[in-house]
This record gives sequence, C-alpha cells and structure tokens, in this order.
Amino acid sequence: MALECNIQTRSSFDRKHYFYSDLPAGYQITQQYGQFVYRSSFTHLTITLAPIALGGKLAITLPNFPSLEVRIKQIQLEQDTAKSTFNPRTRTSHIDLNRAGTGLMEIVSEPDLRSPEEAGAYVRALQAVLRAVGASDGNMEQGSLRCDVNVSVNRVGRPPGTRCEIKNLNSVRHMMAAIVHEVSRQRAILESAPDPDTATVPQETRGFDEHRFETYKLRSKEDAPDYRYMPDPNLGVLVLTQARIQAVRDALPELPWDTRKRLQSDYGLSERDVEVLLNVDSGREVWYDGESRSAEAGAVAYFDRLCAGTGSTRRDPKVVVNWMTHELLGQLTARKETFKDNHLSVEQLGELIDMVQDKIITGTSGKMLLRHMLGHPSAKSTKEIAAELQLNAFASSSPSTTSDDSSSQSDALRELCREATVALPAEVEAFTKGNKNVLNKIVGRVMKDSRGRADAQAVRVMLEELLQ
Ligand SMILES: Nc1ncnc2c1ncn2[C@@H]1O[C@H](COP(=O)(O)OP(=O)(O)OP(=O)(O)O)[C@@H](O)[C@H]1O
Repeated sequence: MALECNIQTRSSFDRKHYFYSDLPAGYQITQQYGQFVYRSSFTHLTITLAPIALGGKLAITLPNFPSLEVRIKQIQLEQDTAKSTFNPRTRTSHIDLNRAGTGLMEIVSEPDLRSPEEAGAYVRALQAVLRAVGASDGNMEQGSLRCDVNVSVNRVGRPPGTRCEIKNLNSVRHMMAAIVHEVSRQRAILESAPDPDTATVPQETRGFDEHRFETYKLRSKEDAPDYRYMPDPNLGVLVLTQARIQAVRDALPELPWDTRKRLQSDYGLSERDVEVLLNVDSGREVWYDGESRSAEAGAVAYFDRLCAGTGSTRRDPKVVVNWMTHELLGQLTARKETFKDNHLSVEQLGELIDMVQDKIITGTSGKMLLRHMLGHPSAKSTKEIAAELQLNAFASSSPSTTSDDSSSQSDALRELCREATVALPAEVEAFTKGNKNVLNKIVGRVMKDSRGRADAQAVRVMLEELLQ
C-alpha cells in the first residue's frame, strides 16, 4: 500500500525446485508461477493467480535532479534461503541455516534506473518506506534488507541490452560498486567484439567479491536450473478481504515523503538533519491485529515528542535535533548500539536538554551525563541523576543578587580559580606582564578541576577579576 500497489485479493504459492546447500528442503515456496490448475474427472480449471501485489511506484530524489518515479512490477512472498559464506583461504563454505524457511518479501522493480546513484537512492527510499511501515528494520548489514541488481548496457536510442543479475548485495555501497564494475565489464565485451553493432553480452547470474570490488560469474543462462515450478500442494489460496485491506490502509502511518515535508516546514530542519532522522533504524515493529495497530515509537516520533516539550513550553527544534543526531546517536554509535537500544525516555532526554539550556549544567556536563545515563539505565529523573553525580554547574553570578545556594557555588568556583592561580605561578606572571593568551591555560585548568561543571566564559571573567 505504501508503494501504491494493487493488492491482490487472491494470491497463491508455488514450489521452485533446485538443489543447493542453502535450500535444505530442495524447493523454495514462492509466488512466481501464479497459476492454479484444478483437475478432476469432470473439470479442468485453470485459475491464474497473482503474487500478493502488482504494479506500484516509488518516487526518488537525487540532489540537483528532478524527482524520478520507479515503477514496481510486483511484490511476492517467499521463503528465505540459508546464508552461505565462502572462506577463500580454507576453500570452505559455511552454511547458516537460521533464516532458511522464514518469510521474505521480494519487491521487483521495472527497469527504470539508469545509474548507480539512482539505484542507491532507490534502495534508500525503499528502506525508509519499509522502516516507516514497520515491515522491516531495513538493516542491510544484518541481512534484513538485501538486493539483487540487474544490469544491462545499450547504445543510445537502442533497446536495452541483455541483463546480468548480481545476487545478494548487502549494502548500498556494494550495490553501487557492483553496478560500476558490471557496466565496464559489459562495455568491454561489446567494444572488443568483431562487430560491436550486433554483439551481445551473455546472460549470467553473478556474485560480488567484496574484497576485489568485482562481480564474478556464478552461472550462465545455459546452466540455469529447470525450477520445475508446481503449485504448493500444502498451501491454499491466500484470500484478503476488502475489509481487511481497508483496515490496514486506514492504519497506514505517515510515509517518509510526508514526514520529510512536515519536518522541513513545521520545524525548519535542514535537509541533512531530516535525512538523518528518517534513516535512523528505530527497530519499530508494527503488528496488524485485526483492525488495530500498535506501534512502538520511532526516531521521528521521539523527536516530535521532545520538541513538544512539557506543558506549554516547546523546545527549540534545532537544539533538539542537535542533541538527538550528534549526541544521542553519536554516543550510541560509540557504544556500538543503535537507536533501538536507546532506553532514555523522552522525559529524561528532554529534561537533560532543558538543564543545559537553563544553564543548570554546562554542555560538557550534559554530554557526560548522557554518557552516564546510557551506560547506567535508570528510571530516575535526569535532575536526580545529575545531583547524585554532583554535576550541577557552578553559578557564576555575583553573590549579592543570588540565593544562598548559588552564592556558595559561586564561592566554590572562585576558590577553584584561586587554586589554579596558585598552581600556575609562571602563567599568572606572564599574564600580569601582558601575555593575555596565557589566560586560556589557566581557564583550562579550572575547567578540568571543575570536571566540566564550570562555564568557561564565567571562569574567564572571574580570573580576570582575580588577577587584576
Ligand atoms: N534489459 C534489462 N536490463 C536491466 N534490468 C532488466 C532488464 N530487463 C529486466 N530487468 C529487470 O530484471 C528484473 C527481473 O526480475 P525477476 O525477479 O522477474 O527475474 P528473475 O531473473 O527471475 O529473478 P530471480 O532469479 O531473483 O527470481 C526486474 O527487476 C527487471 O526490472
């Protein structure tokens, strides 16, 4: 539905046979053949059944190019195969059967893509849609999203050439590299032929060597197995009622192109920040249960709630996006985690942002606090945790105008400044002789001693006062 396909109310399953170590049953259940033949002594009935969805489209955008619409030919349900990895050193294959037999959705596009860049943009756009609807976490490294790419070359104005299919690409980067290599390989074949005008590229299925960044032949068309398709005798026709289809349609979440527009117009975010937010793998799972849908919050919803703030005070979207993309995502990546692993509630991160904005803690302390909170999950409020860690910033205002608490903090900061001047006599002397740059070193010392709790500007002013 998100790809605007025609959902088929009746679809059926076939068996595709081949013998290979990644397929323990010797056949794969798929939806390609699409024909159901019923024979009895009285009837010979052939019903043509389709895969679960036919004909759709997905718009993609590339910087400085008009948007391009890629047609979707069909979407079929099938069984996944095992994962095989070849170790060239020991010349052995390892077969991981864990995913063999689990459900897989294959999305087949029409040949509408003209460059590696367009193919990359298409996969990224598809990934965003799949994540938005909760169909997949879209993680290519872990294999939850993989692609096969068909490449052909032709002379300008001539029909498309013979295609070669490159199987099982597990990153956008590898897919783009595979296309680049394949185009030059096919061009070389055509250009070196005695009669380039009539020459053709042999149709092949190829693999991609991740170390050499080259494609290699797996099999030619002649070696293509005879799949001996037959309707799966154990599985009936998959019937979807109009009511069910409508219920799912009504429950469709906001789709990436709408989210993109909303984030830009409502919050004024830059294109880059929008892309980062949209591409966060939030591991959201959506379950369609009759007519109701429950979804765990994704990164965009988390951002929306952070911006909404508490009560009537909204938070500045630019400040929020900075904390989310640079600090939160950055620190999660440093911990080798993703947004899925984030256990900080919107309230906790929101409070942290507010504390930094209100200068209750310094930015440096805020980052430290975030790191601590990610490493020590707790249901406590951020204020409580900051107090436990004694992270509250030293107040820097003059004692006469502030409360007792902040005046004692201000005294503590003054004390730290005094200690630094005692510890760095040479620098103090240089400063009094007119070397103003040396003040940075004394400020640095105070910042270090305060464990990031002091505001650098306030320290500078206080030191200047002290040294005059
Ligand atoms: N001349 C061409 N050049 C490049 N791509 C093409 C060309 N003709 C068809 N394609 C693309 O090739 C793909 C064929 O996919 P399809 O799954 O139907 O074939 P298949 O070889 O049976 O695949 P599989 O073995 O993975 O099931 C489609 O995505 C289609 O757009």
